Amino acid sequence: MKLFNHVSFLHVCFSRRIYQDCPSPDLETQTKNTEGSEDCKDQGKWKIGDLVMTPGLKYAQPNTQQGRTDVNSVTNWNVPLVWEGTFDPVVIDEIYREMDPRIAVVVFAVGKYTRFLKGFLETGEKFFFIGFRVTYYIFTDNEKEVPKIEMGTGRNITILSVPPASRWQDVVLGRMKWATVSIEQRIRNEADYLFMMDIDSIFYNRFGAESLSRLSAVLHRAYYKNTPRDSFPYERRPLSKAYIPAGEGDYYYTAAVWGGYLEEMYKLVKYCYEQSQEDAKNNIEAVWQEESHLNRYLLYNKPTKVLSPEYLWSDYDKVSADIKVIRISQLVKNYAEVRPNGGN
Ligand SMILES: CC(=O)N[C@H]1[C@@H](OP(=O)(O)OP(=O)(O)OC[C@H]2O[C@@H](n3ccc(=O)[nH]c3=O)[C@H](O)[C@@H]2O)O[C@H](CO)[C@H](O)[C@@H]1O
Ligand SMILES: [Mn+2]
Repeated sequence: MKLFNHVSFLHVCFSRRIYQDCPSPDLETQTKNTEGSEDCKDQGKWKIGDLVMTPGLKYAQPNTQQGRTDVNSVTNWNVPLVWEGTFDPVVIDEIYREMDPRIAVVVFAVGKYTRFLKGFLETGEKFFFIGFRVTYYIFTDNEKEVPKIEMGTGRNITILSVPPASRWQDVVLGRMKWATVSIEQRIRNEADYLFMMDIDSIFYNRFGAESLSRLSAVLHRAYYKNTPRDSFPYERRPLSKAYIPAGEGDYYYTAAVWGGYLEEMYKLVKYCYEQSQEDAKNNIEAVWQEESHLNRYLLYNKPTKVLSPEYLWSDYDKVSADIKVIRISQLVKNYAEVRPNGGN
């Protein structure tokens, strides 16, 4: 399960078509014939992991004494826990704009969920990675229902066709299968970072480069504050591949927003797909479908950024004092009406 251990010691960089793990410049001079080093030299102007800033940028001086004190902004494996006030948008945008990454957003709108596309896309165009290259990959069983939205420069929509479903559980799990296949066939050649998102949401505020890392996951708003780990809604049946025993767990992450480097996301969606296939063979479905598999993965393969519930709040809930900004929020919906087989 320690899939990523090696990566932390290496720079990950691009070739024209695929990502490759490449030695850092230091390692490279020590180990001349390391596979991939030639591609790394050829790969163009930037490497993932570079944090290069243009000289002369004007921004507030960072302060080592002042900052958020009402929340913890670092995990116990020492990666950022991102809240409003823990980053300067001017600096972070400039650093990532320098790389000009291609950002893919994978969303599903199957059955009646096409009604959510307009709000998601229109508000995404106001708040999601403004000034960056973004492509929304919309997976739907009804192309005709995809609204025409005016897109900014460098921003696109790609529509991909998937079959209708009679169970909502099949749609949410199917996302892992279709995302795996589409990354392999197409998205891999078109994106550097990828986000998986629920469509039943609206952006209200900036959601930008501060969310980028190798693997970034969002704390589920319902369990982030006082919930003991044994009360997290993890899969608790040992028969399921998503099983997490009592006494273990860091956080409970939502499956409605997660993102990272394309190839890391590929590993993770494929993992969720394969684990759910194993479960199906054993006639079991994880309690929260792909969210359960995601949570198991992230417990044993720690994310490199944890995003606060600002990165997915809910119109159902009143806003806590520690949530200074709602960046995106889940809409109130009538589950029984909108899902093919009802339920909530
Ligand atoms: C906030 C949160 O934690 N969300 C999770 C929770 O979502 P929700 O209860 O918000 O699930 P949901 O109904 O939004 O379904 C997830 C997504 O699947 C798509 N969809 C679903 C049904 C359908 O008929 N057509 C369709 O297109 C659509 O993109 C939707 O946004 O539980 C789900 C199932 O375990 C997923 O883990 C969600 O990520
Ligand atoms: Mn949802």
